[in-house]
Amino acid sequence: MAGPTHHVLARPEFDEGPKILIVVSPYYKDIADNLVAGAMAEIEAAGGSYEVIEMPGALELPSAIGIAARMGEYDGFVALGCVIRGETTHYDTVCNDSSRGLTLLGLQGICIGNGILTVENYEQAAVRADPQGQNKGGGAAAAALHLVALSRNLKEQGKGLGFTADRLGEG
Ligand SMILES: Nc1c(NC[C@H](O)[C@H](O)[C@H](O)CO)[nH]c(=O)[nH]c1=O
Ligand SMILES: CC(=O)[C@@H](O)COP(=O)(O)O
Repeated sequence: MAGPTHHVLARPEFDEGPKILIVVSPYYKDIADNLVAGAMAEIEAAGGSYEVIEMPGALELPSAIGIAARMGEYDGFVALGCVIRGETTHYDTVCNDSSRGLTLLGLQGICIGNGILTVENYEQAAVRADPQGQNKGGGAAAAALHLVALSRNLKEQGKGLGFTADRLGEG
């Protein structure tokens, strides 16, 4: 079913290409491969570089990103995977906790794009993962790149956390 189109922000520009870690669960391998292809193309188009690591399932993606973020090597992260409803309530756990985990990391200032599909069936996943279709992997990479750009721009303007805290202290 064709729905309304959504607006897509212009791709951010970088003086120095950001280094992005793509963390993917190949739980549904064909879907994951397409999500990764879309994310890689988006990062390349922005002049960035990437590495890819795999985790067993969507639930591991936030933990993996939390571990990798502590190394301080990456500017941003893209979480890619697919959760398809089964017979039990486990679907809700995997969807909600993976999303919540990524959101909590994001609120700590880690630049993350969430490309975990949460769908009713394989067909819904396929059109969303297809780089020539809805390209949700590319969209998640774009989200991470926008957050990296925001973070860099604010730092350049001296609006990093430390500066803000100092200013607040001035009353
Ligand atoms: N059912 C799906 C899972 N389940 C596995 C969990 O993500 C996790 O790996 C396990 O509970 C061990 O901690 N993962 C998906 O990515 N997609 C699913 O549909
Ligand atoms: C998303 C899931 O966790 C799902 O694949 C599990 O299936 P089920 O609820 O039938 O065990």
